[in-house]
Amino acid sequence: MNTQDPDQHVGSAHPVEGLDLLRDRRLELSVMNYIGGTTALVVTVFSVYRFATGDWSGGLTNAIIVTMVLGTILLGQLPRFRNLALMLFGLVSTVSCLLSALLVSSNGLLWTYIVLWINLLILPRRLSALLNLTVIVILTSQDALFTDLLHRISWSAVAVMFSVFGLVFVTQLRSQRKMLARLASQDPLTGAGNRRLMQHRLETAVKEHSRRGRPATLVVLDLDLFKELNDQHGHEAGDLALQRFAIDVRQALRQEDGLYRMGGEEFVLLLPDMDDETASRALPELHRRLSGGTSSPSGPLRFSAGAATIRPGEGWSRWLARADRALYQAKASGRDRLAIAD
Ligand SMILES: Nc1nc2c(ncn2[C@@H]2O[C@H](COP(=O)(O)OP(=O)(O)OP(=O)(O)O)[C@@H](O)[C@H]2O)c(=O)[nH]1
Repeated sequence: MNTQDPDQHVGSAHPVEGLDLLRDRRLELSVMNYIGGTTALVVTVFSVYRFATGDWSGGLTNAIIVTMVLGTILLGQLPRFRNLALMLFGLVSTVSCLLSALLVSSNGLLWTYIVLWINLLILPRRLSALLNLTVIVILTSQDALFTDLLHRISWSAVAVMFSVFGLVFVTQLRSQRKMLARLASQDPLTGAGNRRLMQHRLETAVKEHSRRGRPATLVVLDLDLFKELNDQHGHEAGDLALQRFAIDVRQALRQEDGLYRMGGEEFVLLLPDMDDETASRALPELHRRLSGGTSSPSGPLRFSAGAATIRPGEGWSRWLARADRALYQAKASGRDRLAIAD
C-alpha cells in the first residue's frame, strides 16, 4: 500500500505534454503551417512580379493559390477543423501545382516534388497515394511540359520513385510515432495506462466537468497483502498476478473507462459520467465482483478501494487525494472493502 501522505498529490500538477501526439496532428499541422507559409510567401513574390510584367492570368492564378493556402492554414488553427484543414491543404496544394504547371509555366513541374511530399506527410496514406498518382498521370500526359520523350519518361519515373520512397518513409515514421506514444503512456507490465497518462486523463475530466458539468468518479485500488504473495511465491508470481488482475479489471469496465497503474500494486479507475448516486449504487457491486475474482498462488487477489466523485472547482490532485484518503479508510477498517469519499 502507498504509505505516503495522500495530500502530497496536491500542487504536483505538471501539465502533461505530448500524449495526444497522434490525435492532435501536431506534425501534420506544422508541415502545413511551415510549408504553406513559405509557399504563400514565395508565390506572393511571383504573383507581384507577374502582375508588374503584365502577365495578368499568371499573377491572378498565383494570387488565388496564395489565398487558398492562407485560408486553409487559418482554418487549421481552429482545433475542430484541423482534419478538414489538412485535407483541404492537400487538395489545394495539388490543384495549385496542376494549375501552375498547366496554366502558368512548365517550371511548375518543379513544384510537384514539394506537393507530392506534402500529400504524403499530411494525408491518409491511400488518399495521398491516389492524389500523387493522379498528379503524375495528368502532368505526364501534357505534351507542352516536356521537351522530348526522354524528358517525359525521366520526370515521371523520378516522381513515381519519389512517391514510393516517401510512402515507405511516412509509413515507418507513423508506426514509430505510434510506438513512442504507447511507450510514453502505457505501463509495460500490465498494459494499463501509466501515471503520466492518468494525470492527463484526470486533467481532461476536470476540464469537462468545469466546462460542461460532466460528472466523473475515480477509484484508487490497492491489492491487499500483496507482499505476502511476493515473499511466498516470488516476484515473478507477483508480476503474473498483477497482469491477470489488470486483464480482469479491464474486462469489467466500459469502453470509455480508464485503468491506470499508479505504481506497485496500486491502480486507478477513471469512470466518466458516473455521478455520486450511480457511484454509490454501482461501485460496491463492482468491488464485490472483482475483489477475489483473480486467482494467484496464494489464493484469490483481494483489494481495498477508495472512490471520489469530482466536485466543482476541484483540481485533479485534490480529487485524487480524496479518493486516496478513502482508500486509507478502507485499509484501516479491515481491507477488502470499498470506501466512498463524501
Ligand atoms: N511482483 C511485483 N511486486 C511488486 C511490484 N511493485 C510493487 N510490488 C510489491 O508489492 C508489495 C507491496 O507491499 P506493501 O506496500 O507492504 O502492501 P501490501 O503487502 O499489499 O499490504 P497492504 O497494502 O497493507 O494490504 C511489495 O512487496 C512490493 O515489492 C511489481 O511490479 N511486481
